[in-house]
Amino acid sequence: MTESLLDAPPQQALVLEAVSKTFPGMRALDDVSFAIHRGSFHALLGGNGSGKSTLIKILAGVYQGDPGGTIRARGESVDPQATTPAWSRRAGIRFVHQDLGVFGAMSVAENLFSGHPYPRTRIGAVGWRSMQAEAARVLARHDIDVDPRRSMADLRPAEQTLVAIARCLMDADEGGVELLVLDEPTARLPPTEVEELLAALDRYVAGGLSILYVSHRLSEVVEHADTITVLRDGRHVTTRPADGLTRAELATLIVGSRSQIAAKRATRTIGSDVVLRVEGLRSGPVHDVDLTLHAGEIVGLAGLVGSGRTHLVETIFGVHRPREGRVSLRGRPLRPGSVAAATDAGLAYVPEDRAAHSAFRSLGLDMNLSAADLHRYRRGWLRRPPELADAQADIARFAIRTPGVRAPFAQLSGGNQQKAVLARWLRRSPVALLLDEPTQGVDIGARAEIYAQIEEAVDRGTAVLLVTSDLDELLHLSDRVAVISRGRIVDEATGDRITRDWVGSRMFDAHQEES
Ligand SMILES: Nc1ncnc2c1ncn2[C@@H]1O[C@H](COP(=O)(O)OP(=O)(O)OP(=O)(O)O)[C@@H](O)[C@H]1O
Repeated sequence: MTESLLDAPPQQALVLEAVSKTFPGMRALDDVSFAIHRGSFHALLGGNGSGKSTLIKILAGVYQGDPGGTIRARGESVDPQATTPAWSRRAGIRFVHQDLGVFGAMSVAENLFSGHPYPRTRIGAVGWRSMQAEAARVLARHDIDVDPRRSMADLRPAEQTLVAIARCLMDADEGGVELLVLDEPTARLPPTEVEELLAALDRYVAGGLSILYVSHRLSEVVEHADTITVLRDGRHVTTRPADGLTRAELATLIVGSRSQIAAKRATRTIGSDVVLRVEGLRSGPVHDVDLTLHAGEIVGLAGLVGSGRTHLVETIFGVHRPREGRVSLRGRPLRPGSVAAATDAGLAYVPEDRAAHSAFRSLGLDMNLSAADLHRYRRGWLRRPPELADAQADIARFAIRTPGVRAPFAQLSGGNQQKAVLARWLRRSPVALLLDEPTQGVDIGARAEIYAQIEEAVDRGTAVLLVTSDLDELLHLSDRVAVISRGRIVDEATGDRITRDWVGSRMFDAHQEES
């Protein structure tokens, strides 16, 4: 008989034993057991739909698990069916989600104190001075070099994340914090700020805090985690030291077959056929942008958050009407500010927050997959057999984990929703395709497939404009990279000139030079 994790000496911050969770038609967690040691940087990995968020939600008391297992934290054991937010706080578990839950319009000090009692003066008014002084002490203790009076919206993304973490850790009540759960904290950070956050996390761990770190970015995990747990289809695959594991080995553990890390795209000769031409575009924060995309070319658009990259892509697609300049597709100017005209001409756009902006949440997965080319599948409301067959092929190709081809879209995990919207657009062969963060939140297995599908579309002549914060992805896919800073294209490079250092320094230097 295997020894119970609960019999082990109590140097663990958290022990899970036989935790399960069943949704109608889907066992999201199946008998999962593992422990997180005190002072450990513990990564929780798994493909899309493998059960990571479900596990976190049970720990937060937002979901309850199936009856029968045990969760032990701070010496207190609870049945997974009985977790509550109050239990979670008592157990010293705190959460920082991707959406940080900070208030942009408020000061850093007010953000730190949100959820905590504001300091009061003797007559009971809010003690703003003592709040600022206390906030300054908290920031100094956490090595965060920002003025507590600054507005939260003015902070860099990594600084905002650090303030959100400091706010969680301010809880001296109820015995302090034992375990900090971070859900893909670097997914929305520009590459130049990722290391800054990870270094801060390393310092917390060295100070004795335990971190449970959910990420699809394997290089971060290999470099920073000391222990990894892998879930696959709701089941526990392994918990082991991260030391010595390579990205390829991790990918194999996650996917369950040979590593699927795609090889760098071969340098290709691009034709001279201009497909998309942007001339003198001015719109919102975007100034005087000239850009051309050739048939069969992938142009990466690299820029910091706030550089205007998303606004530029949206203006090209007709979401915003430009003040000046024009966009032409295959030599024909597009009607300014018209998404319908852009779509009719053969332009496609997959936005960053696609699950929110381009999905039909209450409709089935099959209908979401065919929404871009319904005319091929429908006569009125009559379905044609290929619709379901094509949906099934996409589900297999992108490994979309779903209880069925018609399951409501809203019930898919975040990464599976993203795969579905992307699969929908890749089914068509648009003249030009604008992609904003195409693989954010997508697992390593599907990523290789998505790259292969993008490359297939490009080989058929589609031109792609790719916005991505993931440097590996930018380097992997781009034939040419244009750097955007403060709404202007400041540099471009092709071939061997596109290196990690070049992209990082151009993005950052251009920003600094103009400050
Ligand atoms: N409210 C729900 N109703 C029905 N099924 C659900 C619900 N929430 C999650 N599921 C299913 O449970 C499984 C696990 O989902 P979960 O969100 O935990 O995955 P994940 O590992 O966090 O994935 P991702 O990396 O995509 O965020 C998925 O197949 C999902 O479809």
